[in-house]
Amino acid sequence: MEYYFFELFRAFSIAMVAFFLFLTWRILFSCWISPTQVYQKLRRNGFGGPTPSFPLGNITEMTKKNGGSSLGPSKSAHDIHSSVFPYFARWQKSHGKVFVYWLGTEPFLYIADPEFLKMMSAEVVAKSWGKPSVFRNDRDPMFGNGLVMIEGDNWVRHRHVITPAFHPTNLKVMATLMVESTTKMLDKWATLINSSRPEIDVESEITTTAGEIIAKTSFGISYQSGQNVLKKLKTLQMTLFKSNRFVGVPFSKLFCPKQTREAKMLGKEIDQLFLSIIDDRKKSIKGQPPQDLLGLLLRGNTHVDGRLGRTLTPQELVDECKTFFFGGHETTALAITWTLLLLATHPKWQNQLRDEIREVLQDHKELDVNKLGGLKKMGWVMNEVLRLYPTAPNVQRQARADIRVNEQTIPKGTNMWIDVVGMHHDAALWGEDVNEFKPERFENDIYGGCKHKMGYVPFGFGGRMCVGRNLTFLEYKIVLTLILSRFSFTISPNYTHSPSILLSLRPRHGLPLIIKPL
Ligand code: HEM
Repeated sequence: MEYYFFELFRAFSIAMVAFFLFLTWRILFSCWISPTQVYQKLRRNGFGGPTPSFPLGNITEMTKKNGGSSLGPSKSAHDIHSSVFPYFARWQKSHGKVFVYWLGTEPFLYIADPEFLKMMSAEVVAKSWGKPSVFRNDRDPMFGNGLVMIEGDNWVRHRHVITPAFHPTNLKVMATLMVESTTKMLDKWATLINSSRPEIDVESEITTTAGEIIAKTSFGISYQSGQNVLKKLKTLQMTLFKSNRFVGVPFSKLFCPKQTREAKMLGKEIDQLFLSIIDDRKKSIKGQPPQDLLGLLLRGNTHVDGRLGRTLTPQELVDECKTFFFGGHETTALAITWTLLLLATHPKWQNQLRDEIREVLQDHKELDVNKLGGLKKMGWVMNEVLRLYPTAPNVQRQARADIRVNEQTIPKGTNMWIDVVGMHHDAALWGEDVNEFKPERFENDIYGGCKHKMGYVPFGFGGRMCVGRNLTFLEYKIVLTLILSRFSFTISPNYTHSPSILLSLRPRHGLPLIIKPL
């Protein structure tokens, strides 16, 4: 008997040691051996960059506080690259416009050279692009397997179902919802001004309204369940923002277990709420024309381009609704916010846009959506704002196979970080007036006179370009038209110019404006 127990104990101990050795090997391989191999391969292929250290990579240098102080809204105020990405601006000086840096044990190929970008994207079809696994894991509660993160044939299927929903004809139905939410916001502004409070933080106002608009246009929030989802989506975003995550560093999630757990639970609750919304919709949708993106997707689930069978499962529909919310509302809200800053500091353009609105819409009380296309100058202003302040400040990809660019090979697994702010502020591409607000650049050229077509990419590039841009164009024009038709505005003395990155490019201290009724 004793011998039997001894043998059992021996076998158990051997199994434990083997398991421990296997675990150590796995950890060593993924945290040390594999990154070292990639590092050496990148070096052999001529990609230089700042020297990483284990296990943080180059994060220490990236998280150092920027010495630069806040800028006043003068001409040079728009020279933001070295203040929002000081480490990239510094590394560019010593390593050029294409180099490798490391987030923890993850290699990132930094790209701010449009010619390199063009050659690289010519080698890869849209469905073969990956998205950095570290970001996919980190933002899973927000995007799940939605279009932003999904890859391969599944991406093709999702994109086929989703693209028709964003057709301008479908979006026009949603214009009334946009007018309704914006008018509610502006009525509140009028009340505040009447009670002698003309200073309004328009950033938070517009972000709230854009959140409401995207919720209405994506999945409808007229029901209690819809309101509930909106509240929880906002809490989820705050929870993920609050957690100080060292993306790319092995086991970094263990540093903030509370937030990680909270985000996971919220993600699950949101999914459940969405699933019941979808269930209700399926029952009530028959015979009714779709009023929002979810309605269009449910309709598209049976017929797309006349073909049957390209469908999304309920969980995939949930992930898409979350993706529209997180991918769509802040980017658009911030585009409008930065526009208000630039119009407040360029009253000539504020007046020009007001004149254009009068001319095109002819002072009609009801806003005619079909005429918005005539607001050409407003279109140039939007392009110029997204050049100076690209609210999506970078585009990310991952190589799913080796990619050849000239004589160099980007190894499979390498992440890519395309620095949109860097390219949009590059004097070699735009000329000496690169940091000036000049919407007229876009008068006769959709690339704003940029010397390289890949140098202007506010909505990304190639087949994975932003699917929601038509919705943004519509919302931007409606919100701005309604604001300019009722108010004039100047910058408040309390404003501090400090653009910063928190996923999107935003004014760190909000945007207080002094607003007057016309
Ligand atoms: C000013 C507003 C917006 C900006 C600056 C913006 C920017 C971007 C960028 C840079 C990408 C990545 C493209 C790439 O990888 O090449 C993207 C993708 C995407 N955007 Fe937007 N976006 C905006 C508004 C919206 C809106 C309103 C929605 C939806 C309601 C939306 C949904 C998406 C989705 C689903 C993708 C993934 C597309 C794919 O990978 O196939 N975006 N956006």
